[in-house]
Amino acid sequence: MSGNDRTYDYVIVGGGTAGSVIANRLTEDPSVSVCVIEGGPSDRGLDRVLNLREWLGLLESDLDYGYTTTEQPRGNSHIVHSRARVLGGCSSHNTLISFRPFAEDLDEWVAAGAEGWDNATVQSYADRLKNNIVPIAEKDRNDLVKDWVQASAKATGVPVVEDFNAKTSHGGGFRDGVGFLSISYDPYTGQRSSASVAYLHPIMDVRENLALMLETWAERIVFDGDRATGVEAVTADGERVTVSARSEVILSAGAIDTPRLMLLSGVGPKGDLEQVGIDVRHDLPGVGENLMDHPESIIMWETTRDVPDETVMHSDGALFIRRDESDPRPDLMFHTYQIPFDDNTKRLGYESPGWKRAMCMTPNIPRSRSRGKLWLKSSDPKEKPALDFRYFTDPDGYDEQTIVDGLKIARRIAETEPFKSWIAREVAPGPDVVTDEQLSEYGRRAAHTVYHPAGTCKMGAADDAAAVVDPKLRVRGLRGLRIADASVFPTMPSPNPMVTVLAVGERAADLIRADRAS
Ligand SMILES: Cc1cc2nc3c(=O)[nH]c(=O)nc-3n(C[C@H](O)[C@H](O)[C@H](O)COP(=O)(O)OP(=O)(O)OC[C@H]3O[C@@H](n4cnc5c(N)ncnc54)[C@H](O)[C@@H]3O)c2cc1C
Repeated sequence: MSGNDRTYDYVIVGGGTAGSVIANRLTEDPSVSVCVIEGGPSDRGLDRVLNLREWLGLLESDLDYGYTTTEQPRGNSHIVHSRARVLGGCSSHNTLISFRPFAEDLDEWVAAGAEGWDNATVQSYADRLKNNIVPIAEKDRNDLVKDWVQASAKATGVPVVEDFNAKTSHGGGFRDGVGFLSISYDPYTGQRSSASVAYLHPIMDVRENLALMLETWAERIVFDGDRATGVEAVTADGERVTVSARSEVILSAGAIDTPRLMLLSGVGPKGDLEQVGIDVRHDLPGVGENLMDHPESIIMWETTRDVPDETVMHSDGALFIRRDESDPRPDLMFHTYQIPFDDNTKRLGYESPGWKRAMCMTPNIPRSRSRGKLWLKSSDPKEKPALDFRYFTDPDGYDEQTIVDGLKIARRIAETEPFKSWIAREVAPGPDVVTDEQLSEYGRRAAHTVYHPAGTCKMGAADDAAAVVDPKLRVRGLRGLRIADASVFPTMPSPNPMVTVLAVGERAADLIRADRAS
């Protein structure tokens, strides 16, 4: 593109995890032009972003939108949902833990009407990812986590797993297990292999058919009747521009900002839009519904000796437990934190051990049953939306029980050598918290997010009134508008979702190319 011509074949909103993949794949064809509108700056040369070990410093920084939640009567109302404001999106400030989804996670998608998103197909897209996904290198493994792995296996009877993804990539999966994580990184440099590093950096100055509008915020989708024709955006200089799409507008702004943009553009539940004075362009009841997450809680210990320095990003181990034998998948997952991960415990009045004197386990709910909702508080595009996760509100108390079980299992592991002799004392919840009621109360008040909001523009079948996109990711009832990011998940993949988001990006590019060809 040259001069002030702002017309492209495709306009992608969000140069994040999925958006980076789509931009790369579509511009492989030199006859196709693509513009990516990205709210944040480039990550190239930004060491605090590229050095994975510095990720904690990015949370609630100038590179974080920092969304808060509404009051959570049964959970923690103080959680800040970090969302990255930088090229690569959340893959540029997350921990890059990389798990393929389980086969049964994708069976659920197909059962929910996501035809074509079966396990074999999605795994074949995960096979193509350009990210460097590897089990944590030996040089980055420390003795504390090694001892925790051994003790976890001994205390819970699960096998030690060297490469979790090798088990899910070619059938079989795993029911339970403990081991070091697989991470998208370069073990030699410790740098991220984020979506932007893997998909955009190699082509940014090379492909003339790719335009990046950085620090530019999309405020509304532009329509001609029922067809999306472009995006109205505000540039870094404050200039209001319209970027036009000859073929399609693709929303990859993430599970919070994609539904936000849809609602601001008059696409969503009619009643909600009218309440904030937005003209209804298309009544689509599912926009903002089905808000899902992986909630977690925390147990923290003070260590008897210094935590060794070797690490990828201070959270190197994972444990999967299966309580329900009727489902082949694990139903309880734990991360470790070899640092005082203490935002929520401090707020509850717990003192923290020093930086090198803490070890934590964070039990999380792989398939949480509580469902929330996102809505607009006003028609002002600058006002952040309301996020009500409705944590721990599932009627059967499944979510709450999962956290209670997790805290108890963690205590069993802490009583088992060779981990036991690393522990000086339990800091939180502490020895006075013992009954299920006490553990539930503590667990919910100290709860956090694994930072995995998803599902707010879910994919589904034509007869599902709550589906926002069809299995080809096209927004129902409109033309020229697709969504590809974590918002299209019909249900939550059990493990950390980034690999699934990247695979959504890969498949979206194929679907778009196939439509173009026909
Ligand atoms: C702190 C943290 C740690 C995490 N750790 C892991 C992990 O270790 N493993 C894992 O699997 N998952 C992890 N996740 C979750 C995972 O990173 C996300 O699920 C995934 O990256 C989401 O991808 P996305 O494409 O949906 O959105 P994003 O990657 O968030 O991309 C959205 C992009 O759109 C841009 N944008 C938004 N709105 C607009 C607008 N209106 N105009 C212009 N640009 C806009 C944003 O700036 C952003 O770049 C973590 C998340 C966080 C926040």
